[in-house]
Amino acid sequence: MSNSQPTINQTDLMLRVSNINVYYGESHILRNVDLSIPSGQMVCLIGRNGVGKTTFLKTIMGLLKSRTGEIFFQDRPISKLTPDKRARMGIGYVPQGREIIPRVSVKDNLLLGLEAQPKGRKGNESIPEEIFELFPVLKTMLSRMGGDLSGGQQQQLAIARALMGKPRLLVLDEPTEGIQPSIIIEIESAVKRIIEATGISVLLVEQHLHFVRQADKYYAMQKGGIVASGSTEELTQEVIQQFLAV
Ligand SMILES: Nc1ncnc2c1ncn2[C@@H]1O[C@H](COP(=O)(O)OP(=O)(O)OP(=O)(O)O)[C@@H](O)[C@H]1O
Repeated sequence: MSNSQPTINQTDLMLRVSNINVYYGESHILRNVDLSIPSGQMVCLIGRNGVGKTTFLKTIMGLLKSRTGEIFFQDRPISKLTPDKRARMGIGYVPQGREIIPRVSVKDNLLLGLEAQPKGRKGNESIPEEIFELFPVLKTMLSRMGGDLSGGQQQQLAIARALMGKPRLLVLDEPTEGIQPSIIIEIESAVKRIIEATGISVLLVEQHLHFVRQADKYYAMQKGGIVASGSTEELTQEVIQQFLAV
């Protein structure tokens, strides 16, 4: 084998996280976390409440600092970059609780997502038709206030707003939390269509087994450390019972 032949091609990784340790004050929350997301794949992080999943996503977004380790996005180290720089590089974030601005219209909530494009908003006022193909309900609600939408509609708006930034990686924190089953299926299929249509990668924190199974790969977290990982096709009953609230 020649030296130039790649064994594991790191450039095929959208995100690579290596040896992350995060603290809240003196509480050690994330412990030696390693995780990688191949380009075009969906990876799901599972684990019981309070194990550190949201802390991990916030660390990737730059909202929390890690004491050790490095985060590579498309092979570039990003740990020292601010959250807005990471967003403009192509990491779209849909936080837990959605963070829709309640007294702003659906249209303006969507347009805010343009700030994450590499050159910012720059007077751009257009919403691409693909957004409405993915989430038809939003088209009928453009002039409504964000706060007047149902939980499921707000979740769709939050994902759509993240897509307005044209991310290469979409980070979703429990998108189905508190949402009725019929809408969960809609959100799940929209995420699958996003991946098929755009080839972007997804990092998902999720409790619903059906949604988890849509991912290519899972990582299971316990007490802030990764304790199991593999293909979602190999998710055993034992792993499901241990790490998902089913
Ligand atoms: N701002 C904070 N200050 C101190 N401790 C915190 C803070 N936020 C979270 N924690 C603690 O860090 C731990 C991990 O929380 P985190 O929200 O990351 O867990 P999670 O796995 O996302 O849980 P959930 O599914 O309930 O959101 C928990 O013990 C939590 O109490």
